[in-house]
Amino acid sequence: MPSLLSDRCSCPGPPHVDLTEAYIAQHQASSQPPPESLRDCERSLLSNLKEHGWSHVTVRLSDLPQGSPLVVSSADDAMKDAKFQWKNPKESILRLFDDSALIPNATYRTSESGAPGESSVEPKKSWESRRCTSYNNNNQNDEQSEASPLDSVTNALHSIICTVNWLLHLPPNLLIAQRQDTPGTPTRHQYGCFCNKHQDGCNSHGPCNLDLLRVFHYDKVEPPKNQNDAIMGSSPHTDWGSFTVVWQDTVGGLQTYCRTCQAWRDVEASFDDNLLRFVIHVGDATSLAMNCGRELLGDGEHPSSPFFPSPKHRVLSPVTETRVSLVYFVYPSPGQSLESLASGVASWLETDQGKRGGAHAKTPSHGHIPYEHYYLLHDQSESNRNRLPKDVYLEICKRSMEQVFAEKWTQVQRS
Ligand SMILES: O=C(O)CCC(=O)C(=O)O
Ligand SMILES: [Fe+2]
Repeated sequence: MPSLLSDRCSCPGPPHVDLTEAYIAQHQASSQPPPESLRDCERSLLSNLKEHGWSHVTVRLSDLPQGSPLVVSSADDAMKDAKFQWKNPKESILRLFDDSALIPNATYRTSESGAPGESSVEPKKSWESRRCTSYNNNNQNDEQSEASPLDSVTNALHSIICTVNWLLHLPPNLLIAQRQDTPGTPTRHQYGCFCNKHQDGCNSHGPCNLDLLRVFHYDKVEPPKNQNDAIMGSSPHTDWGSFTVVWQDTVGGLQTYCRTCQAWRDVEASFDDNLLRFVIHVGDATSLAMNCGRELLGDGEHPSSPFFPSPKHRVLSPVTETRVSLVYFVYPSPGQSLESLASGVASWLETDQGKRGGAHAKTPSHGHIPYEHYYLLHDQSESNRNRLPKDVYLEICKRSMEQVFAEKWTQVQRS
């Protein structure tokens, strides 16, 4: 039975994970494995992502050393114009949507919906900015591509996913695009785009990463007469990439679908000016890589409900005031295909480092992979809606993820 809007999931939610110590440790010594003292933190994050596919994570701002990307974003020079402050994020974000706001290297979007044929347009606007600004900048001869004031937000959110990848002993530079440090690289670029046109020819060999920040402004709408007529600020979907980091204001509205209760649950939204709260979602690419790897390698063992599921979620339009959010989409390292990710993950999990993380532990039950859960595999184009998700998987699994994502973007309406 499909759930009604008014049905609510009653399962206990995944526990909050305090990432502060791990964040500090990773930023101090990312070449070392996580220390024993972080074992509990690692276990609870692993179990949230493995079972539910999402987790709340928190970071205590006042405990972070100066210079870490989350602190830099409050003081960074490049942010002076936009005055982005984690202590007052909503105000900073609303300012980006002032009539006069013009953000270099960012795309302003005014309308979108889940698919081209969909009659209702989601009432929201957004700024979209790539982590790689030189990729974003069409003028490839321009040595001084202008910094976007969103760069330090992007770097800050990227630094969180670097901690997650490290803490869970996931393979380096596979599910997330990382680059080795270049001596002398300024700290503020440490987690940002490492593209250096002279050194690694990002522009001639394609982008150094595909990651994308979206800053959303969800318009306030009239309260629906009936709960089941609620307007969607973002229609139900799974995210297509590796991971997503979400920051939402206290208005709330983000909901996750619980496949056990077949009902939606509100993702808690609260604010404390010293405690940054984020939600991490597992994306389709990670989930497919984790679950298809073993099948593709022919060992025949795979769980009936995927571990590391990519959670279905949606956003209800706010009825009291504008809702804002920062949504940072992390994509696999460029050049990977779904198949190479799957075999990359499978081989990594056999290494000593991979085994240490516990992500390899298999679920005892065996069954089929629910391809239909993955929106990446839904053919949302107007022309060809009846391709089965498994057929879509087989069709795209050898293609580069850049191509796959580019095609997906043409399937959903946004302008
Ligand atoms: O705005 C949010 O909280 C989430 C939006 C979202 O899920 C998305 O854009 O993929
Ligand atoms: Fe999403």
